[in-house]
Amino acid sequence: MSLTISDLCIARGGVAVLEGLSFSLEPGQALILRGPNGIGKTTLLRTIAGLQPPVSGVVEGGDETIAYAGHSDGIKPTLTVAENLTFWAKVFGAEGIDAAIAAFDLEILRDRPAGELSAGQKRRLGLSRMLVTGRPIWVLDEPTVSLDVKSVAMFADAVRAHLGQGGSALIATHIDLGLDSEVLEVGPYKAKLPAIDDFDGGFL
Ligand SMILES: Nc1ncnc2c1ncn2[C@@H]1O[C@H](COP(=O)(O)OP(=O)(O)OP(=O)(O)O)[C@@H](O)[C@H]1O
Repeated sequence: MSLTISDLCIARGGVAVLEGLSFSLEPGQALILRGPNGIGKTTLLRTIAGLQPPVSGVVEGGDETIAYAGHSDGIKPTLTVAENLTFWAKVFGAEGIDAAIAAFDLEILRDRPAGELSAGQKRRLGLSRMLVTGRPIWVLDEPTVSLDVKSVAMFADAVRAHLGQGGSALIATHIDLGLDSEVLEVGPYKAKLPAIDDFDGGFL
């Protein structure tokens, strides 16, 4: 399943942040999004995941194919690790949770209420949800926040396995994940806002 982005313009809080973005993501491919804080990476991923509409342009191939992990881990604190994953498996119609538990080394935490996990453990649980969605396109926003070196490697292995099975991944991250991936620097697509001088001139 391919994802194609054509001439996309996106906004946050009513202000255009990125414009003129076009790219595609093919099965087996990972694409890393880079750019300075506040440039619009999260806004771009939210738009691609269908959480907000674009100002203009088209996202093709994103219906029911995307599993999205944003800044929040999306876990239910009173449910155990296994119950959280079982909940998501039922939502997405997945077979079981054992592969997700194993991929993110959650076996020992299986029966622990998710609210009692450390930040890194919560992040591992949040990321393991990707495996029970069965969806081919992973859209991940700063997935390695709170992860230690071993857990980052675990995550990178999970992405590699996903790509090996014909999946794809679009990842906003500031760190090197060691993946064989292309990088899209979004800075050049910053939306052109009126220059301050223009604003002052119009105001005075
Ligand atoms: N809820 C919001 N309402 C209004 N503006 C917002 C909101 N969230 C973010 N913004 C603004 O939208 C712009 C793009 O933010 P966004 O979170 O997409 O950037 P980012 O590239 O992901 O940044 P970072 O690397 O810091 O996570 C920023 O100027 C930000 O201040």
